[in-house]
Amino acid sequence: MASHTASQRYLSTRGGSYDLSFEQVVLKGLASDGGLFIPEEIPVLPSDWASNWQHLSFQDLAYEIFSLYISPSEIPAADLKGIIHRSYSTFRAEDITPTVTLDEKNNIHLLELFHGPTFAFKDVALQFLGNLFEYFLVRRNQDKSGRDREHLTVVGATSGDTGSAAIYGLRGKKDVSVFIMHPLGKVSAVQEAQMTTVMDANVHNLAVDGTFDDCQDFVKALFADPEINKTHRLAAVNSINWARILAQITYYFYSYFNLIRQPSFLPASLVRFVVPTGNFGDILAGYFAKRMGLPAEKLVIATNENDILHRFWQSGKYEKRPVHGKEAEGGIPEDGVKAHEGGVKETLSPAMDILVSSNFERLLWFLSYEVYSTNSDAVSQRRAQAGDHVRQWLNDLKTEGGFRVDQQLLKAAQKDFESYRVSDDETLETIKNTFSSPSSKGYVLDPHSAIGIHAAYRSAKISTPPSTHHIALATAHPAKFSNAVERALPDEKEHFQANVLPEEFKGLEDKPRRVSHVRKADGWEGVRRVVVAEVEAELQAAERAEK
Ligand SMILES: Cc1ncc(COP(=O)(O)O)c(C=O)c1O
Ligand SMILES: N[C@@H](CCOP(=O)(O)O)C(=O)O
Repeated sequence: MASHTASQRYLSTRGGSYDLSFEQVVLKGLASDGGLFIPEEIPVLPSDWASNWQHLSFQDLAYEIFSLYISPSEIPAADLKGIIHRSYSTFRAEDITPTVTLDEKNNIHLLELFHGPTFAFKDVALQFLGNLFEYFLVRRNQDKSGRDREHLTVVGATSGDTGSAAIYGLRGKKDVSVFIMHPLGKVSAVQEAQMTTVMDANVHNLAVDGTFDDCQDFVKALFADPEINKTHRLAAVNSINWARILAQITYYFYSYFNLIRQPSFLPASLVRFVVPTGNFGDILAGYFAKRMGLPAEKLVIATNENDILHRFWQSGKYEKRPVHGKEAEGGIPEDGVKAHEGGVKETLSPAMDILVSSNFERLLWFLSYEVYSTNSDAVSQRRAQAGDHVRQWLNDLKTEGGFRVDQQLLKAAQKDFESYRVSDDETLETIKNTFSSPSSKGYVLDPHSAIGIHAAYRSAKISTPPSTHHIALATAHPAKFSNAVERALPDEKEHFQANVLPEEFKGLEDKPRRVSHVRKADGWEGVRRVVVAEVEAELQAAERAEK
């Protein structure tokens, strides 16, 4: 059934690399010019997609979508199907990402993305990415032994969820070492335990003094470092890796098909997707779905108080949060929420405590291509111009802490997206109201999903016509963030223990752990030292085992 209408080749957002294959971009992760990989063209859906795809299983739908972006000359159809089926065989829900209706009267639905092994939406992409790495390595290492085998050194940054999903996707896999950096003391107790209690020899956890953004900067510094790139094949598991975005496109289509089967969905109804957003990866997958032809009226960005994206959509200014007034002098800020190093705030939705959203760069490229490069007929010239704009903006972000786009580009961004900023108090209130509302029947939201639901209600108030449906993405299981849930529902501890807490989390925090500490002063070079030493130890152990 699969057919393609795009080149299935890839380029870098900063103009330095063109005409790369899917395998090249998945294994490289980040382009050598510091840019992110994007498809040269966004494929258009086959004309019969709506009728042919609407009853497909999640796995078969994933196959149809991935086939538009991956040439069968790179991964033959049967192999791609095999990778997809292995990736979703570990999910607890038969339909992988079910959609439930929370509020029939207001047409608010929740797309549950937390039925994978680590109870967060990251599993949808990271189980797939883990199996893709394995597939490419097995193919490359046929008939090779010892040091001749290609070995991947995966480096990732996490505010809690990517780390555990990557570790579960890669643990025990041959020819791969995985190094995950998390900000010390800034991930939830369950997230920390999920990552650090995995004892497979190829898994390495690094607790870094600093914030998630520091960890993300370390990852990018390692990718830019000629020394480690000479000796190690680095690979990325963060959403800088294109395969992460690709895998997340499936559930936008899947939940759309779920919705249109419901009697409340009328021929004139519209759909808005609401996405709790941090690094801009999840919502960017929605942008690809929309550009491919999925009839989504708007994509709604829901941020916590780290609101760089919300401020951009209001003003066209993309700048790291300026720290003002009392806060700048080390006091308590007016809104009571402390800013930490670099201005990131600690909120009740820690996985979204991100100052700079990596994937926004990908959207900037497409907006810039659409808005500015229309005066040249040559596609290659237009692509180069878009790359020049992106490079300049990202350079300003680095050197001046921000940049501003003009009204034309801002308008283009507002055409597809709308944004809301949700405070901690609103998050708690939403968890409480959802639990006690008769329509949602005791549903317990995690704080990130609550941010999406809060934004969905705000969007529902203003969207026309009234039959607009909102699908809010539920990005994590509430038991991963029990602190926030207990604050919102202090009288429901017993209910939580008995009905919400998964078996898998019971006793997890008491298991033995393995984690190294990286001091602030050690910087990314400190991380490099650990990576080099531990990969060498693993390779030596593999050689001993081979003898
Ligand atoms: C639970 C949860 N919700 C939302 C997000 C935000 O997703 P994204 O970074 O893709 O915008 C994250 C992490 O990134 C997360 O872990
Ligand atoms: N919220 C994330 C942060 C990393 O984002 P990613 O999607 O780019 O991997 C996390 O939980 O680690």
